[in-house]
Amino acid sequence: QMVFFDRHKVGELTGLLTSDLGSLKGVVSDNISRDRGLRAFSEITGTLCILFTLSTELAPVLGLLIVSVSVIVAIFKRSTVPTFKSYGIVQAHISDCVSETFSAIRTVRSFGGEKRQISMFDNLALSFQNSGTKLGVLKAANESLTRVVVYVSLMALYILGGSKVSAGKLSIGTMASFIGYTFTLTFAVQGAVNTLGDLRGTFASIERINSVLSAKDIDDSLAYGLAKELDNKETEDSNGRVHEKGTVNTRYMSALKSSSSCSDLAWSGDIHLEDVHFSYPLRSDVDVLNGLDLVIECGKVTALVGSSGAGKSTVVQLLARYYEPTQGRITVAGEDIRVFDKREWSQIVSLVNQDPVLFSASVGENIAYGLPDDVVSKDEIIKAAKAANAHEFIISLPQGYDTLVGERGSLLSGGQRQRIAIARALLKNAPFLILDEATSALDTTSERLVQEALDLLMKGRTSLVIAHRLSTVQNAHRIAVCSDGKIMELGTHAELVAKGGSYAALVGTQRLAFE
Ligand SMILES: Nc1ncnc2c1ncn2[C@@H]1O[C@H](COP(=O)(O)OP(=O)(O)OP(=O)(O)O)[C@@H](O)[C@H]1O
Repeated sequence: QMVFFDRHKVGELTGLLTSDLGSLKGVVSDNISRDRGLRAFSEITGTLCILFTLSTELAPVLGLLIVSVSVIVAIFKRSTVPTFKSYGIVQAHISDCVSETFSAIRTVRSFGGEKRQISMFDNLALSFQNSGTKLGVLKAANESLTRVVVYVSLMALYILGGSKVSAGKLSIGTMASFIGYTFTLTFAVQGAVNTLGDLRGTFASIERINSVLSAKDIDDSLAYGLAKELDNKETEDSNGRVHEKGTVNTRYMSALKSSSSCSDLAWSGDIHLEDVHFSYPLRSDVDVLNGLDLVIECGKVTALVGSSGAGKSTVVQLLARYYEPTQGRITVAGEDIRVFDKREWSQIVSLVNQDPVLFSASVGENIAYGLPDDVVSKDEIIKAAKAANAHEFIISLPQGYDTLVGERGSLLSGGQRQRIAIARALLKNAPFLILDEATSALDTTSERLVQEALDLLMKGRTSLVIAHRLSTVQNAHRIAVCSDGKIMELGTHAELVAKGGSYAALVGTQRLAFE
């Protein structure tokens, strides 16, 4: 699910999950494995039965005790939820800060950022301490209040019971047993209150874990948009109809089409971004795409160029469905891509970018990543590697295809990682290919090897190429120039140069690369 979140949210969510699972584990082990909660509740029931059997006359005192404690528990429940939540969030930020620092340790080192990271950690640790103290104070206040109520009730019991004993209405023996059992009840109620307090925190954790794991929440806006469009198609007068959340999701699910039709359409039809508007969730007031319209022709190469910040990578993210357009739609052979499940869509798209991520596994496993083991044979992996110009360097590695590539592929060079990513894309055999600055980080020799492999990969596939260096896209069937979130110019290299517009100006600034 993580891939569908805003990039900046992923770290936070990972941290949240870690801390939430920790809190869940604590409560389960305290209350279930060591039966603290269960024991408290059975003790309460048992002692109440005994007390009522001993004397129904003293029942009003017990009634007062139970009502008061219940009111305190209810108030406590309400007041601690935000504190539990903020405690969990600060805990998550700490683990986020630590994992971010260590995963970018080389950058931290090279910029001398240790002090900054340490002070960031110190500040977070301080807020963690503060929110922990606040939580502790709340817990202590609750416990003291409960005890006050219990002892006030005991006092009332002594006064009421004492007066009954002196009036001869109650025997001393019954009164003594009554007091003894009231103490047992006191401790049992205390245990139950603590368990309820812990459960509040656990419910807050479960809520957050569920929101991460449930696809329903993530796709709500998308489901609503799609269901609304389906409604508009079905009936003229359906505007403004309000759907229950569940109904929308059911309609959305039933509108989903199968992966085979998705694949067939993508092999045979154009991909069209129709009047697409988009703003990122964390900056919803800024329109990054502003009515962008672009046809990516089936089986051909379309290049998307433009100055930095024009919105090219945003188009890639929408096409990969990491985000959904805020307005407008993307279609494949005229079919809205939202009718395909995101997982089905991911089978249609191969994305190769500047810095492909490899997993800490063998070269062979990385090439076959995402495909079931029984579908891919060693021969096919070697064939894909050969086509990607990767076979030669792979067999020169110490264990050939079984060589481990290290964390994120750190034991390989950029060009080698790139060629493994291309072999992976070849093996995946998806109809739609996106190359996002795929060769920009390579030296000339590596670039030639990678470019050859890419040319082979693009053959017969619908391809979108993003590049800053215009010399790498001049042979594309069509070049689209993106500016301010729109397509400003469209045509072949020769047509656009002859037009003398912004593309021609960009070519002018990069003239050396063409010569
Ligand atoms: N996750 C994000 N949240 C908020 N704004 C973002 C996010 N990612 C990008 N932006 C903003 O969206 C705009 C377009 O960015 P985008 O990365 O699509 O441009 P680009 O054309 O690919 O640039 P470049 O060629 O430099 O990679 C920029 O102004 C950028 O600041």
